[in-house]
Amino acid sequence: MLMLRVAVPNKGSLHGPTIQLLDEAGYRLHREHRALFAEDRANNVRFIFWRASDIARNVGAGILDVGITGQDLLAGAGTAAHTTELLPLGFGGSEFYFAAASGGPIRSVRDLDGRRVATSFPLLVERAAREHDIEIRTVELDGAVETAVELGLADAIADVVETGSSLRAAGLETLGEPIMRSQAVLVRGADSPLSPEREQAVRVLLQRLQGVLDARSYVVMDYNCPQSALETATAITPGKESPTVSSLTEPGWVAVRSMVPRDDVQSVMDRLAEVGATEILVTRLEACRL
Ligand SMILES: Nc1ncnc2c1ncn2[C@@H]1O[C@H](COP(=O)(O)OP(=O)(O)OP(=O)(O)O)[C@@H](O)[C@H]1O
Ligand SMILES: O=P(O)(O)OC[C@H]1O[C@H](OP(=O)(O)OP(=O)(O)O)[C@H](O)[C@@H]1O
Ligand SMILES: [Mg+2]
Repeated sequence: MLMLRVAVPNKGSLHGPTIQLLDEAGYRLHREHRALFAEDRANNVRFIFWRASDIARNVGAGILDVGITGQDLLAGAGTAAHTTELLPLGFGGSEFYFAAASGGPIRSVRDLDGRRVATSFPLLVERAAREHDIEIRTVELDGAVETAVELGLADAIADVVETGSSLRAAGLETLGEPIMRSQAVLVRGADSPLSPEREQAVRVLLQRLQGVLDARSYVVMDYNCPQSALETATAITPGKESPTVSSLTEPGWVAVRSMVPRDDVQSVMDRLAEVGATEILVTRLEACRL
């Protein structure tokens, strides 16, 4: 049976979180030192270790069945029309900005008109320039783009900003709004049909990854509450679908179990306590399928 070909970033910011995600989703990608391939026979998947940028460029051509890459790399590769984003993965988050010397003559995106802009993503930057109705000349660098201004190679840059520390270290500041916001995504080619077996393997992969993401972003909350407060309490914890309500031996009281977004846990407990809920327990999810 033909294995599903899944491309995984072999280095860079997306490598570690991708391996972690696939591991939590039950895939076994024991990678020998710098191996190019790994097989998970139990799950009928063959992993290919590739550069995230090469995954973005090639997944649309049907060379790979699915891959994990960055939305900015897809936009930069100009392959969006041939690629379907199956699932945003919640890591590898970044913004992409124009930036120029702090306190220098370039103070806005308009001031970039007629200037040289260093970037690793010329397509993305040229598109942004058209949208702003300015003309720029891109200077392509594969990395360390922030150095280009000090070196006189360009008048400004356009690059990935995560914490902003690279920009600050180079004496640069962002101009205007982000050109784009990005995170890691699971993608497949839009034009290449897969065999029924591979289609099935894609469905399983997608469901498992979704399950891991849900387990990361929800907790289970249990509490007791007076029957009279049930309606108010379940409005506070509506759950992903609907909360489970069970009876208690204590007359006039019920037990409620519901999924709650992890980020809201403390404020939800405050509000439940206010309406009379007691014994509020929060449990982390190891895995789930919602
Ligand atoms: N601090 C960061 N630096 C670079 N990319 C980041 C960062 N945070 C998130 N990302 C995202 O990771 C992807 C970059 O992948 P890439 O394979 O180019 O890795 P990299 O971290 O830049 O490593 P390298 O430059 O060594 O190849 C992009 O989608 C980008 O938005
Ligand atoms: O806002 P920050 O947290 O500083 O992160 C952004 C920086 O990280 C990336 O560089 P990377 O480490 O990939 O090196 P590179 O420039 O050689 O690609 C990116 O290109 C920025 O330079
Ligand atoms: Mg980089």
